[in-house]
Amino acid sequence: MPDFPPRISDAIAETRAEVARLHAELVRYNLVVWTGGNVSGRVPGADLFVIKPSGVSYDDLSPSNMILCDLDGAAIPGTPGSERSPSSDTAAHAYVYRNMPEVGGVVHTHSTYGVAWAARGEEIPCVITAMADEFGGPIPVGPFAIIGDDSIGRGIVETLRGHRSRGVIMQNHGPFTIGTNAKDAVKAAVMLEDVARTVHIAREAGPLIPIPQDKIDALYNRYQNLYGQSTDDRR
Ligand SMILES: O=C(CO)[C@@H](O)[C@@H](O)COP(=O)(O)O
Repeated sequence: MPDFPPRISDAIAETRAEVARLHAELVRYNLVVWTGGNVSGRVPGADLFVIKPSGVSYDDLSPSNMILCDLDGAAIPGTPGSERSPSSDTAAHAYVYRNMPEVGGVVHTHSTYGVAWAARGEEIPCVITAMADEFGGPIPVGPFAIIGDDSIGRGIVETLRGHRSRGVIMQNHGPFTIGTNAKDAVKAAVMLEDVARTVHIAREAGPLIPIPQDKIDALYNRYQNLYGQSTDDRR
């Protein structure tokens, strides 16, 4: 077991607990089935992150079986949970953390409407104020990428770097979201599926009405800086 300084040990423990808890939110909001999807959280103050073990039932996830990884995606030997394999998307999460230092959390889901947009390789247009609020514009599509190397992570970073959206729909695969922390990334995943469903249904019924860019900007700035309580986390 590595001998981390107390400050880092405490941060690891808090991140383990938060990431384990947040996986239940994916189930609560119907964003995953069986063992699909995954949540990770960067450990504040360390080049480390925590992610779920691969293929383990959400019912069995706990802080102690989360896996502590370095930013190359390697499990830290001798740490709780390291006897199992980390998520099959660990390389993608690690790539995001290495290349987007402002990101504190990454989420992947197979949420139904988000994956339906992925199957069409279509960007979700910004036609409802909820999208302007949360994503500041359309939700972009990332390239088709096969799991197993940095391809998915590179596609996420190349699509989202410099983009307001905290979500990307990876073609033929599904949503990945980022956030200032794991909870922020989970919120983005929840809101992505909500707007994916609404816009899909709206488009089935008739033509969509775009929101003018200046109104999108105004909505985004209000929501990001004024919505909720003054003590709320702000990006
Ligand atoms: O979508 C993929 C891989 O990209 C799934 O295997 C993923 O949702 C769940 O995999 P893990 O259980 O995290 O290994």
